[in-house]
Amino acid sequence: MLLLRVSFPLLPPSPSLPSTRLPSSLFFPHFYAPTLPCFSLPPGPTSLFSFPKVYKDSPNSSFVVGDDINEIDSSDIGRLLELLPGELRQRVADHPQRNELVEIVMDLGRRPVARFPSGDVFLSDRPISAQDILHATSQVGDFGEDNRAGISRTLHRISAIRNRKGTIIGLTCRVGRAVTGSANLLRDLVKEGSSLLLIGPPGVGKTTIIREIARMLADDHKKRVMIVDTSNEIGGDGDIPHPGIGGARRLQVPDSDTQHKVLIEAVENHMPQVIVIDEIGTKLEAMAASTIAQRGIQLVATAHGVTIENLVMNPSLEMLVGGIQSVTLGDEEASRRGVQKTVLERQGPSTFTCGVEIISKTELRVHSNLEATVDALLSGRAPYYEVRKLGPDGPIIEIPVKEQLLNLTSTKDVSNENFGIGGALKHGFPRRKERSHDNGFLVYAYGISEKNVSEAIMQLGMDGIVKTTDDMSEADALLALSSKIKKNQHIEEFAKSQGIPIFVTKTNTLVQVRKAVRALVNEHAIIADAFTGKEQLSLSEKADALEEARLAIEKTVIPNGQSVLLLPRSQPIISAQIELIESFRLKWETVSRENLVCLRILPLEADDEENGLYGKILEGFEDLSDDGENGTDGSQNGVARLRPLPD
Ligand SMILES: Nc1ncnc2c1ncn2[C@@H]1O[C@H](COP(=O)(O)OP(=O)(O)OP(=O)(O)O)[C@@H](O)[C@H]1O
Repeated sequence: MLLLRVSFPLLPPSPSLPSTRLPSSLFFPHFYAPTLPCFSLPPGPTSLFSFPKVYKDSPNSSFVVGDDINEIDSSDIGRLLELLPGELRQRVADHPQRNELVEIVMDLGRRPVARFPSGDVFLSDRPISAQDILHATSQVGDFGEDNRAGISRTLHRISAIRNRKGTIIGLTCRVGRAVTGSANLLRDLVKEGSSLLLIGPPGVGKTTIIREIARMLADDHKKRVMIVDTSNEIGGDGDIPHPGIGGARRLQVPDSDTQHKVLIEAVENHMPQVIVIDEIGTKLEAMAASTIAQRGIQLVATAHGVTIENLVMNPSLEMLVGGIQSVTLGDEEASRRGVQKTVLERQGPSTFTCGVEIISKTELRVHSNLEATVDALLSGRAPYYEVRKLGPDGPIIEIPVKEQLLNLTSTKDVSNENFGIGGALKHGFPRRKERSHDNGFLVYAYGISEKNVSEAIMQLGMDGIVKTTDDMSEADALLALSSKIKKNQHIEEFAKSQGIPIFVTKTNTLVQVRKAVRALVNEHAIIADAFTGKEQLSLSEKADALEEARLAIEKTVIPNGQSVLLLPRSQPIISAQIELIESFRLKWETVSRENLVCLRILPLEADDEENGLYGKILEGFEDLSDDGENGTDGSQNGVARLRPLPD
């Protein structure tokens, strides 16, 4: 991994929130950011981030920010604990991790549970009674259609479980906190006005970050911010919003089905510069968000999901990343590969500029060019992203270089009429991780005689390299009888979810199976030194790289006389690109930074003495000659970076 530390000008400190007194009966030392470690600011005036404010215990059990005794935590945990029977309240108060409490769960007839980041704890052996639930629900606002309620002027969220008659029989009481500093890892993107889409699993801290972004934009950057607050989670319950949103204004949403209408209303009635919205989940909401983006308004939103790939695969939300369409490649490319190839492409501009995958409260993956990430995923390359972390010595940015260079196994739709398949390969997404091929390239046969598959592999001289497996989850490809797989949707779905390509044949004869195995081998792996067990190289990666170079030459270098910087590639692929460039009698140079190497095609005619073939490039790889600070970013040289696939 390349570890890159970046510095930014230090931004002004966030103004503190207004003071609110805690009930004096609760002697909690309150922290705004209890789970974030306390770091000292990096030295010098150009440090990248400021850090979460950490609230400390004062000697007199009041709660202070730094040295200011008047600033008190606004998580107001006491208001939440008032929902509990007295003895449970005391249990939480006595718990050593009380400041990190995430949720309290009360289910009728069961022991109450407190959830901490470190795990769950039973608060009592006495099961929760109907009376306990009544006591709790009588103190919260009305439950909406989404079964959520709040406590007025706090950020806590109470979610109900009902029986079939509608009576509440269980409660999940989540502590809401305004955590100043929780969005510091995104401060630069917020400041430059990027539209941000945050995704992450439930409870990872999305709402907390988005709330803080709303506050930063309104207070620090003086923007007109409107929050569309579907279940009052960002601004808290009640008509006066929680001070955690700073000067941002918020629109409440009568019921979640009308969220998309309120989004449009926010734009039309309140002249916002920024719109903040938690949980875009439906197609209508995605459409409303995209309309807003087209009007040039900065959007900050969250969506459920773990990776950007999840969004790309979600038919309701794919619109947020530009929409996905399938395109059949031209005859030339198809005949060169001996396949008819359909690829998936982004349909239009993405609603958001940046995508942020929230890994934990202290770690984010930032895709600062969301469109490029989507294009990479669709064309089978690992996307470029930064990992931003709050490390023990301060915030760090890591760029996982190695992963960027790995090309994933097949990622595209392919069909091969030659061996009579009824349309092979239906899926279109790469695996997140490169599989080790130490045990060979593993094929799972479905509905096809394994004996025929083994025989075909042997006849093709691929034994030892391609093997069959009984375990579909470890397979690199699926070889299936078309009639069988059509009847088993689950197999296809599983393969899709795992990024395992499916090749189908119409019949089970050895001839057809052999053709299918050959197509699979051609598409996927395994050339060059496969027999000697050396580096295996994906043919499709090579084809993409050559296509990228050819397009660069034909569309930019020759007609416009401009140089073009190609994407970073591995050594054998760069060698193949060089051969192609030289066949056009053009000059090239290698550009490298750390371990990334790419080629720049120059608009100069090569003479045979210069840029002499392989020896030179191998040398270039040895010493990784750096071409200066700008490295692979050729923008200062007017170098255009091409998208890898043709329009
Ligand atoms: N930086 C932080 N420091 C301390 N606690 C935090 C931080 N971020 C979030 N939390 C706490 O973690 C819990 C979950 O946070 P939050 O509600 O923001 O998550 P979420 O991802 O929006 O969840 P969901 O998807 O279920 O709505 C809350 O109790 C919140 O107070």
